[in-house]
Amino acid sequence: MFEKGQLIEFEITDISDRGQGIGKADGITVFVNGGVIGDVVHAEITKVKKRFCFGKVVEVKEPSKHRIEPICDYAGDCGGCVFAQTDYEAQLAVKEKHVYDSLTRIGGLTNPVVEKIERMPEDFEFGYRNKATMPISTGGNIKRKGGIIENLDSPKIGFYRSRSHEVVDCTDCALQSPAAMAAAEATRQFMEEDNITAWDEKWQQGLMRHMIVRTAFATDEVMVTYVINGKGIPNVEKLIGMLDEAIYEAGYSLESVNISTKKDKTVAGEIYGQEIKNIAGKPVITDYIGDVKFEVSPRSFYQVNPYMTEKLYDTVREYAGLTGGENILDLYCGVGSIGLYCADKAGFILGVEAVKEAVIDANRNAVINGIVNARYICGKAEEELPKLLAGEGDEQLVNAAKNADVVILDPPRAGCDERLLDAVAELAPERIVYVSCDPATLARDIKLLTEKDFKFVKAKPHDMFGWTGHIETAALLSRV
Ligand SMILES: C[S@@+](CC[C@H](N)C(=O)[O-])C[C@H]1O[C@@H](n2cnc3c(N)ncnc32)[C@H](O)[C@@H]1O
Repeated sequence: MFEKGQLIEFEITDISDRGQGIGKADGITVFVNGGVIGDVVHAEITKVKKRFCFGKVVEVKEPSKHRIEPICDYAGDCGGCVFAQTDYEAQLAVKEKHVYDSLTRIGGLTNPVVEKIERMPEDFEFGYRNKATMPISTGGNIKRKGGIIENLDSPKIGFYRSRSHEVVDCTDCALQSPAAMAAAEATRQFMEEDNITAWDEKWQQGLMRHMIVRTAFATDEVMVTYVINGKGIPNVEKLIGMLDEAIYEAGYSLESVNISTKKDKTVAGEIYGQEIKNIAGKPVITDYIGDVKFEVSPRSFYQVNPYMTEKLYDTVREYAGLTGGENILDLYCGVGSIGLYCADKAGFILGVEAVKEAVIDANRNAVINGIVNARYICGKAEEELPKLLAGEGDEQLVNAAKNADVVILDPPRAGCDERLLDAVAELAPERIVYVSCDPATLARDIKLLTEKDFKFVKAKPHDMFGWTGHIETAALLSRV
């Protein structure tokens, strides 16, 4: 085993989803900060564990043939694009391999069929994101006598540095829509001119915490939501005017401005406070996936890459094997997007979703598309499905659940609760289509399902989050 401080040389043969270079030196696995697959690096050992080590790259001795010029000026600073210096083909190969490795290593499958990864089209490899969640900072702040809070620095709006809460001020981003960057710039200017404070995590004070910008690519509508530590933003009419102008100049239309108050400490995974108040325009923006129209509220989940969403949903339709009358259970349904995209080929669709606003959106989305064979209920899938299978609740919904032919699972990164997998097993649908943004939890859940009378058929990765380490996968399981 190596010692802390030792210098070693090895080739980076893999990249983790958090962008760590991985390789072997003298048979020992080493994780380093950064690196490109194929680089031969000199690294200094920084931490020694029982079976592996951590290190930091001191020098890239032989650059990989997959190394490219960084895709933006913030590469290495901003924690977003772990593949900012890796060519696109190599990224795709790493992602495909991650899915295969997870299914074999964690899922316990032998030679699983992993279809070729669906790639982003050449003209949409950049600027594809329809949602920017940007933390705001003024480099900290101090409280003067009389309670006046003063900024220590100019406003920074951007993305967190890798594994930190330090905000990297990004005036440009290779992945975000121009509307998002224009909205950020208008906010930066407004904060500077009006001396508006930003949230200081250390002292738990300051006003502006996050801004979330959503762009509907099909309609050019834009929604801006601020998360603040207070009741409102002083001189907010001026801010709205600046946003409107900047977004218009970028070629989009500001349609919705909202504020959410969040006073408590940062809770991982929950950006918004309890309430989101619409302060200008309408409370939703409208977008299309294929021919289906969707209205989306600030808190509702909506897939971030519109081109790849359509590709993903096409795979779901294909895997679901719809012939025209199948009943679908769309679990973790968000604004109802997958089910409604399949509605023309479905018998009845029952969706379950934990976020109340998303359920309201889903039911309204069925109505605005003239879809009458879909209903959406609010609750945790792992609690609602067992109740429905026990015959509790509305007769139409109980029948829809009990007679489901296809179950769609699309949970957050943490994957499904085991209670839900037990309920799905009891229900014994013909097919399960599992959509996942984390190959590790997907593989874990597939292992549980294959121990419960389902067999894994195939999976297909989709490059929904190009240049980042994340991967979206659709997997098909069928009843044994
Ligand atoms: C990855 S998103 C998928 C949404 C939707 N299927 C789509 O394609 O847009 C996961 C969704 O699950 C919801 N969710 C999280 N935990 C849940 C639970 N225990 N039960 C039901 N829904 C849940 C989230 O609010 C989110 O809308």
